[in-house]
Amino acid sequence: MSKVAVLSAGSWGTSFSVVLGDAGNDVVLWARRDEVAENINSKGENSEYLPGIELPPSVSATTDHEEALAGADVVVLTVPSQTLRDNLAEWTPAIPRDAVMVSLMKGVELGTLKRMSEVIAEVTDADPSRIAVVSGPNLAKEIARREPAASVVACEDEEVAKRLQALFHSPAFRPYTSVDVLGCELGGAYKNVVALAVGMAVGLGFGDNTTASVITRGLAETARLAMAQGANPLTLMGLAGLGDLVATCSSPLSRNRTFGEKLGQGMTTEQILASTRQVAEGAKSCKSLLDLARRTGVDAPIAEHVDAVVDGRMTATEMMDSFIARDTKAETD
Ligand SMILES: NC(=O)c1ccc[n+]([C@@H]2O[C@H](COP(=O)([O-])OP(=O)(O)OC[C@H]3O[C@@H](n4cnc5c(N)ncnc54)[C@H](O)[C@@H]3O)[C@@H](O)[C@H]2O)c1
Ligand SMILES: O=P(O)(O)OC[C@H](O)CO
Repeated sequence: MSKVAVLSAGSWGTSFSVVLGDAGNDVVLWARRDEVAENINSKGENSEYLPGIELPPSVSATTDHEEALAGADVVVLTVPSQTLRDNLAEWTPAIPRDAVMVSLMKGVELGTLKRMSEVIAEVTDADPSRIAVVSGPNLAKEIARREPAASVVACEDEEVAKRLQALFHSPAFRPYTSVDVLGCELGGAYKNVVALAVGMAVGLGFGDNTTASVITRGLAETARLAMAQGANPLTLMGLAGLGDLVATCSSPLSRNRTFGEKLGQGMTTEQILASTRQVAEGAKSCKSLLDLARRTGVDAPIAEHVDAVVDGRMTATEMMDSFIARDTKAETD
């Protein structure tokens, strides 16, 4: 049994603690708010983020990050991507020196354009063998309900990926290993931007031809950028690429797709943000991914248009019209 610290107790951190507990690990969740930690400890439930889900008895919670991190073999990080750097600055002194840090986050930092594993490496100064990523078609509510699903655990050190795979393999959750950290992270971040565009199409009342077209061109755009950065193209065809793209773009449970749907229905970004507490990473990462594509010299029309709609410089209708009116070209260009 390993001791795993999960920071923090939002939707995915709590759901992943179900996987970890069911797989036989001892889990301590760090929660920002007292009432969330109290609820988990007294009722075995996180009723704010996952009402009705019974957490395994080996899962407990605290608001004290030092207590959560003490003696941890594995540290799972699941905060909003844009706060990770500040969070780690506070947490790093308490992270055990040999613990492996696992990012569950799907975003790219604004300004620096760094992926989450890069932020972790920069702030903690850890070797790549201590930094891993989990990414795949893993909608938190379905995972918490213990519906069968697969995912990818990626680490540059394959032996570490295999060790984590064993720790994360529960009766309902099947992890595959990969050494392509970059491909997994870009697949995970980009699918959120594509899901925003798909959500807009849904919000405008369009059907499956439109959404399938956006999903497929979204995969082409993701693969272009990821391969230009050095990713393995097969990663983009796998669970952390196509798999996650399909799940997120198809599911009403997705916060990114729902965010896009509301934009398509005419709400503004500010109105949507005021209506929810939960994070829709694509609303921020569309800008960082667009900047990354520009810096890499890669054409990224979906990121460009989604960024314009999120910023209020374009409507969802104008975005769809502009997609169709773009200069025509070969599919594989
Ligand atoms: N929910 C999912 O289905 C899912 C699945 C896979 C990956 N992810 C990824 O996991 C990450 C977290 O998403 P989530 O679904 O858990 O989001 P969430 O909004 O449900 O939870 C976010 C958590 O972060 C905490 N938080 C917010 N601001 C913070 C700050 N400034 N400092 C520290 N903690 C802060 C919140 O209290 C909450 O516990 C995202 O990158 C997301 O893309 C989510
Ligand atoms: O709810 P979303 O849009 O953040 O998507 C959740 C997961 O990333 C799906 O794998």
